[in-house]
Amino acid sequence: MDGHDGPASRAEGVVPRWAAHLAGQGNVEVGQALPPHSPDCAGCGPDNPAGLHIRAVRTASGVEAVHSFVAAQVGAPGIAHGGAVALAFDDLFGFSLYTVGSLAVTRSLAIEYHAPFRLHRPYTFRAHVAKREGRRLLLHADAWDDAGQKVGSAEATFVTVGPGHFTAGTQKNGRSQDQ
Ligand SMILES: CCCCCCCCCCCCCCCC(=O)SCCNC(=O)CCNC(=O)[C@H](O)C(C)(C)COP(=O)(O)OP(=O)(O)OC[C@H]1O[C@@H](n2cnc3c(N)ncnc32)[C@H](O)[C@@H]1OP(=O)(O)O
Repeated sequence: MDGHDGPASRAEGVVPRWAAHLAGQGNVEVGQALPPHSPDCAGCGPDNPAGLHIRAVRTASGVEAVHSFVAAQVGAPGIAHGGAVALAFDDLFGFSLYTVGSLAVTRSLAIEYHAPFRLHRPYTFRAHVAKREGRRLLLHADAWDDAGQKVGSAEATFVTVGPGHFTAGTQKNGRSQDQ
């Protein structure tokens, strides 16, 4: 290892994409697939063998992903672990940042589990940014099974940060460009 392929440089590798969004050049069309947060992201990174490999698209009001949980995410037999479901919601919230062009991170996340998420069944997740209050983004998401029953909902507060948040390593927080 030459010291240039650690977490910080992996984050720097995705800076140009977000920089384009922050400059207003990265708007994505409705129906267009959104790029993963990073190659190794536990939610959507294609290079993470333990990840969910979520693929999200832009919708008219936010973002959407159809996802099936697999055996690696099991909790009780046949049912996805609640933490894996929370990961799916959190990751989709991360995708909804593309709709507002801000860098932000999860400050709080609350999940309602209305019914079990069964393994190997497709669930449709939809998320959107409901409100912005200063640095706070208030987000909402729902998930439905293939029969149209709502099985889960989530609310999150994200707080905007600057690019330094992802590259600073041991530094506590990057400061937001939006402040
Ligand atoms: C170009 C670079 C490329 C980078 C390339 C990677 C890109 C990809 C990005 C997306 C990726 C997504 C992926 C999935 C989403 C994760 O997984 S994000 C990871 C999990 N989350 C974290 O690690 C966050 C950890 N927490 C922190 O770092 C810090 O607490 C934070 C969130 C940065 C905030 O710290 P801070 O900057 O000191 O802000 P603080 O003063 O505490 O609060 C700021 C504001 O929020 C309010 N607030 C704080 N907490 C709350 C709360 N719970 N409820 C309501 N309001 C609150 C405060 O009152 C304050 O409001 P104002 O006074 O400004 O009006």
